[in-house]
Amino acid sequence: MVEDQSANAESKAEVMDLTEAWTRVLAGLPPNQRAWLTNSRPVTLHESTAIVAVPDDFTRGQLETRLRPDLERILTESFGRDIRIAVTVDPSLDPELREPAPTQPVVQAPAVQSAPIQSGALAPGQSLQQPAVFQPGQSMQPGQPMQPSQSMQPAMQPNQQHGIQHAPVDRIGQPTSVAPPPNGSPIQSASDSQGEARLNPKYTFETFVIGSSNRFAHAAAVAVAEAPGKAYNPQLIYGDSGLGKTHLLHAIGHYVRSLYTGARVRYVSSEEFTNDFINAIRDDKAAQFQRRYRDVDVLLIDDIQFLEGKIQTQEEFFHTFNTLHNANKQIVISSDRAPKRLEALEDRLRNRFEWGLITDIQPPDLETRIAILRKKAATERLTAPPEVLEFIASKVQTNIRELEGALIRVTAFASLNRQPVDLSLAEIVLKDLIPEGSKPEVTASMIMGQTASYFGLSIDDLCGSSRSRVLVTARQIAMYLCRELTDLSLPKIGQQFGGRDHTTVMHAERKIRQLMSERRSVFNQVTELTNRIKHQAKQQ
Ligand SMILES: Nc1ncnc2c1ncn2[C@@H]1O[C@H](COP(=O)(O)OP(=O)(O)OP(=O)(O)O)[C@@H](O)[C@H]1O
Repeated sequence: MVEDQSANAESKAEVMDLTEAWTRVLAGLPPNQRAWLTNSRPVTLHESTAIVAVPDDFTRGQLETRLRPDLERILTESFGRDIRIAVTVDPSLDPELREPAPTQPVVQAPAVQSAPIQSGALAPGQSLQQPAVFQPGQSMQPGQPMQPSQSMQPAMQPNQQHGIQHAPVDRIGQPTSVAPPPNGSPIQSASDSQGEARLNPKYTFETFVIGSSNRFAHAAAVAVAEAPGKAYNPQLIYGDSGLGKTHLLHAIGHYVRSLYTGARVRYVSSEEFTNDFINAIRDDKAAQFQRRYRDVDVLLIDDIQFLEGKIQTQEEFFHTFNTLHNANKQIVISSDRAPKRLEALEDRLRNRFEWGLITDIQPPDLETRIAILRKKAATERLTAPPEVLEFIASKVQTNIRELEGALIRVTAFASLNRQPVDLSLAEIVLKDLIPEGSKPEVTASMIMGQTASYFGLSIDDLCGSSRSRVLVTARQIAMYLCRELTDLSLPKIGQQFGGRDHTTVMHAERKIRQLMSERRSVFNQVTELTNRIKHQAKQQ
């Protein structure tokens, strides 16, 4: 007991020492390096390892790649012995995350700026190697465009050197790249609490695996994030479903926000943009709507193909585009097709998309798929031997969302059966998931019909508002399957289920993934339903 107390006292003293030493570290760094550590916190000193928490993956990357030698040198001097650093991510250190989350993500009021930020407030003359600060009164210098070489050779390309990147592991052996969102809360709550940007904390450049299929799109995205409004404007990324377009859009948003403090970034799917526009007209709030989308430094607009055929929304988007472009604000667009093939989009819009840089993403090759699975396994703390990852990667070839889904199913099955994850187990699980032969098309109505009849419910029940436990689970399973087996976007799936918000679908997807590894009944229900739905699809 006495020993415990003294050990305790000793460790408290070490933490105090570490805190003091950290203050010295900060004081000893040049201001541009110190800026990276403003929101960092020393956690504890364990033997010769100082654990330091930082708010996000990006800062962790900076600390590990650029600052580590200086930090370890100063800490070693302070303690008079060799000190190494291990970095952990604690999103609550992000000051933005401490802001109250808006309650209505889709039709929300525009952010109230505490101090008015002048248009084009990118701090002039700031080096891209250090975080810039958006300051009131500063203005962008349209007359000083970024040199192409500057933008294409950014100072920091988070995972450029490695080609294919593997999940970073800290010095005490823990994967550190993605911090899980707060317990039980949907991903959206984390995104929402990042203010207007609404970015998924998991979709960063650090978690994006680069391969030949996406290298160009990735490099352009990094360049755009480093010089918003200057490098390529707009940037358009296109490719089939589940290949990482949304991931790249969010990654641009995160990176801009980490480089330019106070940058106003807004991510929106074009379905939400449309809904928002319709609501604004209905509620006579056009001015608010316009402010929301025009008073930003970076607008990330996903799945632009959804605007096809929507004349009024296209018109509104056209003006939004022009306003932003004229003010040298960055626009990044994703689409499931090349702009030329967006036939039901007005010519003037298509034409504008061609002003900037168009990059495509192709299905990843085998090595990239394996690397993606490896990273996914590390970030989600799933254990699977290399031969299993290779097997899954060889079976699921075209959609990364399905690839991840297959890994989750295999590991969930193993954990439920208290069996190790091995090849024979993976073969059993994937045999049902991926039947041989051509891929039959699964629709949302098939999924909803099969789910309803499996649980003895009606489609109206699935779309209704009852929150009885069985109904909630059935509804969430149906949403999960829509996500996994169809190409429908989150808002589209929400619409199918009685006009629910896309965040509800995100939550359902996460919830079912989790329940599948915890409850055998849920795993069996999902597996059985998948079989029935695929069987039905084959008959059509
Ligand atoms: N290169 C990559 N590295 C790591 N994860 C990836 C990569 N590409 C895609 N993913 C993951 O695959 C999943 C699907 O990606 P994403 O949602 O970005 O696809 P998408 O192209 O936007 O699809 P959709 O058009 O259906 O919306 C996400 O979980 C994403 O993190």
